[in-house]
Amino acid sequence: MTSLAIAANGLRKSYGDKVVLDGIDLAVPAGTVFALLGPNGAGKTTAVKILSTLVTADAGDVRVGGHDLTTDPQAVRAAIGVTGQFSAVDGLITGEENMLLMADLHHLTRSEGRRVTTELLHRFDLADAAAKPASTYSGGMKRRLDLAMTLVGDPRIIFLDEPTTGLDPRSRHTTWQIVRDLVRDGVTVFLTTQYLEEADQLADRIAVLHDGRIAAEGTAAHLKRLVPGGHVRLRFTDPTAYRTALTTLPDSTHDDDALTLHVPGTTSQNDLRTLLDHLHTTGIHADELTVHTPDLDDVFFALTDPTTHPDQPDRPKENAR
Ligand SMILES: Nc1ncnc2c1ncn2[C@@H]1O[C@H](COP(=O)(O)OP(=O)(O)OP(=O)(O)O)[C@@H](O)[C@H]1O
Repeated sequence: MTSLAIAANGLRKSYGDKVVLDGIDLAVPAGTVFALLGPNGAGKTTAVKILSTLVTADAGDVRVGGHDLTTDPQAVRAAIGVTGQFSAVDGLITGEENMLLMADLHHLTRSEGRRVTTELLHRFDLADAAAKPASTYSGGMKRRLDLAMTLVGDPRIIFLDEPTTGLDPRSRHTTWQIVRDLVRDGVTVFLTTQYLEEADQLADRIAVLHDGRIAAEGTAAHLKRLVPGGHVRLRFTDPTAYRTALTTLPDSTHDDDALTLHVPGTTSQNDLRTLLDHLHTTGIHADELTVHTPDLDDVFFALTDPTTHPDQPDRPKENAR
């Protein structure tokens, strides 16, 4: 049986009368990536703070790295690394000095500290900037330095609280590769993110936090199956053609201003053929046809906002085929 790096049962936390975590369960197998998704204020950071011993839960049994969070927080701290929205980077000293300071905190010998620092600065593409004050680093470089500092102690479980928020696409991909490399080395990663693509790219399992509870949990593929099938979007420039299509495809939702129809459930090969045959035989000519398959965005919106239906015409993300 796979051992669990993180196991939480009945985790509760309130601030005043605001219930932030209403008894959540988490099970993260060792050596996997777990993503906690949720809208702003859902309690993601609170969960990370509790699991990393920075904040005390009101109730719940939690084991991290096999250690009980309540009775053995020191052992938990020794097993984990945390990088979050509150960076440990000191801007007044250089990247290298930040790393050496971390090595001191972890009681590494001077030579071992230098070896680890050199290796990590190189691995995180910071060797050229090592002698510069961290305050001169770009946002992406600071994040990488923060992560490199976290790894000085060689933690087996890492908490990444929104690791790529505000980063450009290249820095985001670099961070993703770093996470993949860590997991390849057997590290467990607990990640919070606002980016569904990030969870899709990295996570073995994803949990969606909503109203203090886990609204859904599973692989990206599993979650995508929770929302209704996709649709085909037909866009017209000719209002007459649009109106004709509307009368012959009564099941579709429509946007009269944009002259678009959304035909639900038509993403399989056979469905598409039937639709195209229908358009052909009825002489309807659409100017644009795009196939929309459900993605994590749809899952997220469906689970965290009951008023938003994934097939609504104003939903973004069309996959042109
Ligand atoms: N120390 C605190 N005192 C009072 N309320 C708090 C405290 N910390 C968090 N909260 C509240 O708890 C709720 C959850 O906050 P949290 O930061 O965990 O959410 P989040 O999902 O990480 O949000 P975001 O994506 O915006 O970072 C919010 O309503 C927040 O205002």
